[in-house]
Amino acid sequence: MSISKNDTNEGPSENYEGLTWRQVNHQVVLNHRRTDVLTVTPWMAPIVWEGTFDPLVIDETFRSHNLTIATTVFAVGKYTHFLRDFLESAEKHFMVGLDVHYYVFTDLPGDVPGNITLGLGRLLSIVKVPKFDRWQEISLRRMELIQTAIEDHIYREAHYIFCLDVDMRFHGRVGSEALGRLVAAIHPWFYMYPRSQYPYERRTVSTASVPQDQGDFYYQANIFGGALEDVHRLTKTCREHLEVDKSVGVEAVWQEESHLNWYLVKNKPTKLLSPEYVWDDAKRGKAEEIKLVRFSSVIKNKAEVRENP
Ligand SMILES: CC(=O)N[C@H]1[C@@H](OP(=O)(O)OP(=O)(O)OC[C@H]2O[C@@H](n3ccc(=O)[nH]c3=O)[C@H](O)[C@@H]2O)O[C@H](CO)[C@H](O)[C@@H]1O
Ligand SMILES: [Mn+2]
Repeated sequence: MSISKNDTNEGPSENYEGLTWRQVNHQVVLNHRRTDVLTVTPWMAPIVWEGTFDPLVIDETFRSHNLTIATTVFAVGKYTHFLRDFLESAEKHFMVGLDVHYYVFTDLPGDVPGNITLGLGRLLSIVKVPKFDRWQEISLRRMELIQTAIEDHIYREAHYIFCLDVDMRFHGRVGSEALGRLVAAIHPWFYMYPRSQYPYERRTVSTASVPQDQGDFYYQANIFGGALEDVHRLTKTCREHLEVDKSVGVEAVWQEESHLNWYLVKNKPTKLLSPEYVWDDAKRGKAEEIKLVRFSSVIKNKAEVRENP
């Protein structure tokens, strides 16, 4: 059966190029799609951009599953200052309508703001962690601490997990469209560059080393997630590789982000988030393809908040 203009709410254009399926009133119709950006990888994983999904339909699909999304966020030392904006903006935009269990990993439980109103079905737990001396160590040890937290309790408490940086704010919807078995976000500073310029670890002495002729995208470690089993395997592998590197006195160029990228070269993510999901406030100038900034790094005074240069 061919689709005629009368079968749709909006009517397909004469030219079928640039059209995709969309559900309207429980009926799948043709609708305009994004043609200015890559929306599917060569291994058939979707890349989520504004305009590629219908929020109402996708929320309806997930709501009946009663899902809990574990959300890890580290606030060690002065990074506790970022928690209020992070959590308040998450309550407005992050997985709204789903159950969310925040795990705040901190050395300073008393500095976690206590008066943030959480929506129905949303919980916050504090996980006490040690403070390592260098910011690089604080950042990379997250792999180990997330791995052990999944094993200790999170696997019983949630269906999906997202691991987020704290020096970030939500500005727009990050919802059920981001759920998948293994999910990573394309780095906002590198998506326009050829692979040869991705800042992968290149030294072969590191277990994170990626050869020049490999790799698909450069992902930013500020947000990754997926099903508990998949994220557990990822964090465990990265932790093991970080330890091997340490034993030979090597630290990858971008710490755990380099190991994350190595892992995702070998284990392709099943869903990619566009740079809308990991923007950077420091990135100025017009980016036509970014229709909506959803989650973005705040500009921080590194000398003030970090333990070391
Ligand atoms: C632009 C840039 O330079 N990006 C790199 C930088 O990201 P970032 O500048 O985003 O790193 P960051 O300082 O935000 O550290 C990552 C996260 O670790 C936690 N944290 C860190 C330090 C601290 O004292 N307390 C604390 O809680 C906190 O959750 C923070 O969001 O470093 C990362 C470290 O792997 C990655 O390599 C990034 O690519
Ligand atoms: Mn950060």
